[in-house]
Amino acid sequence: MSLQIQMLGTGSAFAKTLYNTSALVRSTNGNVLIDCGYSTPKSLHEINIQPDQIDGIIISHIHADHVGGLEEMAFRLLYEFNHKKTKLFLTQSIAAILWENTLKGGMYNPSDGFTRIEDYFEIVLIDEHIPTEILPGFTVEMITTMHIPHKPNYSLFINDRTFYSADTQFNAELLMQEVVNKRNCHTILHDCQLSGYGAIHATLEQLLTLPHDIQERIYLMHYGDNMMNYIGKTGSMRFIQQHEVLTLS
Ligand SMILES: O=c1ccn([C@@H]2O[C@@H]3COP(=O)(O)O[C@H]3[C@H]2O)c(=O)[nH]1
Ligand SMILES: [Zn+2]
Ligand SMILES: [Zn+2]
Repeated sequence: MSLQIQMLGTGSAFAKTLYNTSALVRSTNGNVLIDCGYSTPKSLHEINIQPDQIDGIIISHIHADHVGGLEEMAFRLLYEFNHKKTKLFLTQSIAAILWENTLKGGMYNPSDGFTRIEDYFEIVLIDEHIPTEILPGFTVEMITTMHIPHKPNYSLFINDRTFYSADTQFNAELLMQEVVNKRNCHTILHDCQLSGYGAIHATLEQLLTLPHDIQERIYLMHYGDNMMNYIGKTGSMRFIQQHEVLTLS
């Protein structure tokens, strides 16, 4: 079975010409989103995918550029698609905060009986660090990574051979030991802050310190509007672009 990942956006949180970094995993067994930022529903619309064609959504962390499109997805599934509930794949740590800290403000509607996240989505809890089948032929392992101290945050292994960083600080040991030496991932999608001090994201400068054979596996995502100024300056790493498709297996 062929598994494809299509980028719905590749921009940083504050990019104005790029959509939020999120991805659509496509297979004959279904379509699953990795993150759903505030511009993700528009990107799906541009490739003619309707909300009811999304079988599930995996959430890496609760910044708005990764979850800000969930309210639209939920409301459209409710009001335009006959209350179809899509699956929301969450770790316990994300489930504990996503409704109370993010979604409840816009979606709490007691007079119509919508008071819990389960009233909108089918919640599927997944364990950290345990490979979990999301769809037949599509397995995800969510590993804890450091983004904002003291806030839950995850990167993903897809079928053990693709690493999707979502948002994370640079971690050379993880990339060299776990991602490449141990699992021999052929594809690495990594966030990349092009300029400025990289307190919470991997910077281009940091990623350029990786050995050439690791850089060759890396596609850069979550970059700023000034990406064009960096073409040819990313070592052996490539920028992935919106709606580009990679075949993973
Ligand atoms: O401690 C913090 C918290 C946030 N921020 C900024 O807000 C953005 C939120 O989304 P993001 O995680 O894609 O990127 C973040 C940064 O651009 C930051 O620089 N330092
Ligand atoms: Zn982000
Ligand atoms: Zn973030």
